[in-house]
Amino acid sequence: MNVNVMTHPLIQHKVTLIRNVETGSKDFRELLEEITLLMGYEITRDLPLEDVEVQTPLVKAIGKQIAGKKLGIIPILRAGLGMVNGLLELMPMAKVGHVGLYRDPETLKPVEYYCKLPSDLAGRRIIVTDPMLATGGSASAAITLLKEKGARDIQLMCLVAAPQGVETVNKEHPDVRIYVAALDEDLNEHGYILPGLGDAGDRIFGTK
Ligand SMILES: O=P(O)(O)OC[C@H]1O[C@H](OP(=O)(O)OP(=O)(O)O)[C@H](O)[C@@H]1O
Ligand SMILES: O=c1cc[nH]c(=O)[nH]1
Ligand SMILES: [Mg+2]
Repeated sequence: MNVNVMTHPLIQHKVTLIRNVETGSKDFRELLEEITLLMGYEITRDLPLEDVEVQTPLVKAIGKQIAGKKLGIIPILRAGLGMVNGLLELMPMAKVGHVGLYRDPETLKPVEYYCKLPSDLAGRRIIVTDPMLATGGSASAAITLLKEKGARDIQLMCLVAAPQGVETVNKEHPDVRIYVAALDEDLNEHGYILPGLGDAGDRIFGTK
């Protein structure tokens, strides 16, 4: 299984808080944003840098800036929206696209209902966000769609994953790097991650 599990103590601590059934929507959203920001710091480690001249109040100096690659953040609606602001705080220059998918509760297959993407996907580092990677059907379908529109350099960032979801994405998209805050044990008979945190979209937006 090819997946990067973020073991930073602050991430692990916040994942425990966000799993708690007593955590309400306001705290859930705040924790998700904080975890995303911490994960974003880790997953952008390999962004290329270039030298740039900077005029300080005293002298000219050589500093570093992110080179070449433009960035794209693509949340899978709805729940992926909860991970956008944390990434935008780190990378305000990123463009944000949206892929709307919901998982049919009977078949567990993804159903597409919306798509709005930056036009130049091919030249961007794309970070797909979705808190939950369960069967992997939604993430895999979203990545297929992005590749059809030209995306080549894709990272998938999730809060909690089931082994089945990681394996699906590994198999269908071996080039995509997967980052999770927790790799859980299994899925239940309704396709929910165990121990998981329930329905992420409902917990973010307060629906049932
Ligand atoms: O890996 P999978 O088995 O495809 O399941 C994961 C998907 O299910 C959830 O979305 P949901 O269908 O609940 O939509 P929502 O975000 O609008 O709540 C979740 O946010 C993922 O997109
Ligand atoms: O556990 C799960 C599985 C799919 N979608 C969720 O929001 N949670
Ligand atoms: Mg949901």
